[in-house]
Amino acid sequence: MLKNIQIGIAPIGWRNDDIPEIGKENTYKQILSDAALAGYEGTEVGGCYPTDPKELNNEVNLRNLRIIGQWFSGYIVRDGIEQAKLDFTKHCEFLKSVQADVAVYSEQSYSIQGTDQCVYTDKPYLTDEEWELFGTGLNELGEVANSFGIKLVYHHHMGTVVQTKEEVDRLMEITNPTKVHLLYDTGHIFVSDNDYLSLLKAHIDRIAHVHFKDVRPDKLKEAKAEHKSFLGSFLHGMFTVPGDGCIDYKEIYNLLIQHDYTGWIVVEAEQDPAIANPLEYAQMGRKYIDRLIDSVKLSV
Ligand SMILES: O=C1C[C@@H](O)[C@H](O)[C@@H](O)C1=O
Ligand SMILES: [Co+2]
Repeated sequence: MLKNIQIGIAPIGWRNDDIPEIGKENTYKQILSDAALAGYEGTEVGGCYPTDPKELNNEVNLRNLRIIGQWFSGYIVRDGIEQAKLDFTKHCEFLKSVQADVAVYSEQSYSIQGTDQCVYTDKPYLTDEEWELFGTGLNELGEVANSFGIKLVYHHHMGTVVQTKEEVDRLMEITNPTKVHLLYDTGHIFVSDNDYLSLLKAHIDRIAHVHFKDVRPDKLKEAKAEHKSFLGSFLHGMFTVPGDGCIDYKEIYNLLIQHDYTGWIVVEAEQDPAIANPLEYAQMGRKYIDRLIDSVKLSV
């Protein structure tokens, strides 16, 4: 069943939308060329990519790549469902024009992922009433995505109202499986819960997109001890590409294969590109995944 999985890479190792000034020397064309050189089949859209579908499609096609999807910061709770629907529809229109598969949704109401607050102690929470509005709104946005032939995949994320397995459990409970799918990000759930398998096992049937983000445990420990923000934590080196940290991807990959997971696995590791050479880490991540695929092939 390996044919149903494609391997992509996120632009975040080169340019980070959360801190646009780092890596600004890396053009989107360089990112696309590096991704192709490192052997990836696709990439997610970064903030530095062109908004003109014609230009982006041309540059992607020149390198025989595909556009996988793009992050969307949603504000159902802050702005209400109607405004969120208008904004998300525009997002899906663009994704459709570049033949993307997924719209990566993150509820950013009250989020501290971009602030200087300690991401380990100051996360925000929704009230019961807000959860109800949020679930209803997300189902409606899922219908919008479906109307474009795209899947809404929810990204649980440090410093947001959906961060922990418990919060993902609640979100999956109140949303329609045909409209709202789950993005499984190994790094975020490990940093949040110190556990990356429980979420995978509990919601594997809802997972339609995967981010392989590994964690350096020593750097995580230091970031927690120093009460760092999310941005401060990844600039401290908390995240890295799969195979370079402490997460066991063999067990994760086997579970995905056993459940006939169909979709993308995206290598994603926000780091300071001045410290972690993006191409070098992209190649490291790809080589690790190739070894992982070969080891699973041998064992089946
Ligand atoms: O998928 C992601 C997109 C980024 O914008 C986000 O900050 C990062 O942590 C992530 O996992
Ligand atoms: Co991610």
